[in-house]
Amino acid sequence: TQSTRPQRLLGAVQKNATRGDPRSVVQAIDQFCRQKEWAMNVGDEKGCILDSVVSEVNPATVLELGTYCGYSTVRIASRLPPHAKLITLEFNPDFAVVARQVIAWAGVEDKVHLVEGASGDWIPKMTEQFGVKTFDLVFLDHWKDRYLPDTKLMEECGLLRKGSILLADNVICPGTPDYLEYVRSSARYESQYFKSHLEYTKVEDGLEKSVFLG
Ligand SMILES: O=C(NCCCCCn1ccc2cnccc21)c1cc(-c2ccc(F)cc2)cc(O)c1O
Ligand SMILES: [Mg+2]
Repeated sequence: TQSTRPQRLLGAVQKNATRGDPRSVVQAIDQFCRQKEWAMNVGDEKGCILDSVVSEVNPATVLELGTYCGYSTVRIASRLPPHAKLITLEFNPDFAVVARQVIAWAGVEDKVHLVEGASGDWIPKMTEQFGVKTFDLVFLDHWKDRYLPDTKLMEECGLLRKGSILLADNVICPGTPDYLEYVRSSARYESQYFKSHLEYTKVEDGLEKSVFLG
């Protein structure tokens, strides 16, 4: 039977990366995506912007919406302070199976809790299921038409506090126009656009960083 692209990406990690070395896992995936097959990881260029935001925020609690193969999960988790927690949500069970193995290969599984399901179902359950009061950082990288409804849902569930940071991938390509309009026009957010490119291409894309003002 045919392998899937995530399975081939995992094979490249297991072949080329060193167990317990997150940087080598990130490098192996970027090499695979540049030389073999494009895949929708945040990638090396936007990944550096993600790294700098994580280091600046130094979050104790992180929510990632959209795990895919765990590339950004590994980038974030490897930069978290001790005892910090990253909850990552993946809807597609085939992606989740691969992501768990990529996260384990990188040796960051102690900082990561991968949950399978839909954001609309899980966001209201975060506090009761994981004891999380608020998130210091949220990385949005799931269905682009869910960024806005899920942001409003996180506000309603009290999961954002004054100073919580939302970092959104793909605000240009594929694009999240309603989300961008909301965070840029709402008095409750201070937004900043980081211009970059769609992973592994010359097409414009970028990350939008939005601070919740309470
Ligand atoms: O679609 C993208 N990502 C989302 C994948 C599905 C997420 C499903 N999912 C996960 C958690 C979760 C929780 N609740 C509900 C649903 C949930 C994506 C696409 C492109 C892209 C593709 C083709 C092209 F030509 C140009 C760009 C680039 C990216 O960087 C992307 O991120
Ligand atoms: Mg993305």
